[in-house]
Amino acid sequence: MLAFNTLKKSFTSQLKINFTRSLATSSTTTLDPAKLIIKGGPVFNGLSFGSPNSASGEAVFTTSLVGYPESMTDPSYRGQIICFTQPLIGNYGVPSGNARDDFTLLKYFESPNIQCVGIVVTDVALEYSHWTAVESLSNWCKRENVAAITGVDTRELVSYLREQGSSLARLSIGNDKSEEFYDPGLVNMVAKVTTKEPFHIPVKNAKHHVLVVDCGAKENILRCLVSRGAEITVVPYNYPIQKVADKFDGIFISNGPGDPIYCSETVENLKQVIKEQPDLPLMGICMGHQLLSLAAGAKTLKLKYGNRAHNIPTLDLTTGKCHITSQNHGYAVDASTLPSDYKEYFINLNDSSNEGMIHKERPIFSVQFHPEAKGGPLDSSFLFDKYFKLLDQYKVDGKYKDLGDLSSEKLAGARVW
Ligand SMILES: NC(=O)CC[C@H](N)C(=O)O
Repeated sequence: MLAFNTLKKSFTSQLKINFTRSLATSSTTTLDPAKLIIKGGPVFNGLSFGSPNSASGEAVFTTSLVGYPESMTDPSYRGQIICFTQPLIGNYGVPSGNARDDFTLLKYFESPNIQCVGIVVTDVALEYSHWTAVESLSNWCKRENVAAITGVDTRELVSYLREQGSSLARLSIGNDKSEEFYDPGLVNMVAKVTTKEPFHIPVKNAKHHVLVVDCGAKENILRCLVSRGAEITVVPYNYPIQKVADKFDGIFISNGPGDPIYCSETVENLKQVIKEQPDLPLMGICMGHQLLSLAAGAKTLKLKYGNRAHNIPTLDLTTGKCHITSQNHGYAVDASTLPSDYKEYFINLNDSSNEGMIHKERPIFSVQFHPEAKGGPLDSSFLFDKYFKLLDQYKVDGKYKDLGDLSSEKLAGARVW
């Protein structure tokens, strides 16, 4: 496999690269010059391997070694430019975005399209090899109109982002002269990725019916619920869940992009659910954790550069066990503001930030990391089992009756993105 940086390159003009696809054939690829401009910071020169259109957003970095298709389609990355610190990206290509599992969920992607606005790599692999791959990373970015730059010293970029904090950036392609910087931190990003309409995923002989608040849910989070035997009804982030909470066995709040403070409607709805349905099991992941914590009365803050990786150690304060976790977040809950009926559940062993909270008596808990992983280690998937135990314990007679507009007959059909 021939990686891009092994080829002699020049950033001053268009560059022609000849590389051999196999011993028998050869092909020529032309890459245009591109720049990664950090607002108020350095400029990194490189070459474009994605969309010919420039893009702007918040530059963040992930130290994950694998999983670029999952990360790039994770709605929580909406509005961001992802810098991959793994130096060679693209070598196993991109799997099919149409493949679905038995629950009709996307098999390889976390949403149908690329959600980040751009990517930054040291060395793109223009060739790929994997049994699931249907196209190259470069082709995918071009098709999806997503900016992509190779040839950047990501070590230098990450040193900058770690010292200065996550920064606004512009991926400037070709002759782009614009100096515009888009700040996803000023926008309700969840409103852009939440399902437009409620939808239902049936499960044969379902033991439970869970209401999922979709703030930009990864497909694998939904899979973790239905594969354990719960049918799910998924509603937009601002759906008045308090009006239907009594019809369900539990409420689950998903991951999602941007600053949680823009989801004040969700927070108000959750506050009412917590007040009026004290025994209803509630679980949240990442954005879901932040929103549940806000509803409980805690505060959130923005981290300097966030946590994005597949190997972040977190300590379970209830057992003393360490779990290696998958993470992708820029905000966190300020544990010192958790009210007295809750306690901190997990903490981050790298930066001591909060990683979860749990109610002292009621079936409510949430985590900042991603127990569903995809990509990442499955060490903490037991948290879904814990949630299902709470669902088992909570049974309300007649809950399957009278779901009104949320009845499965009315919600037949696929998810509307
Ligand atoms: N993955 C997530 O849900 C991220 C939550 C939130 N957008 C953050 O960056 O902190």
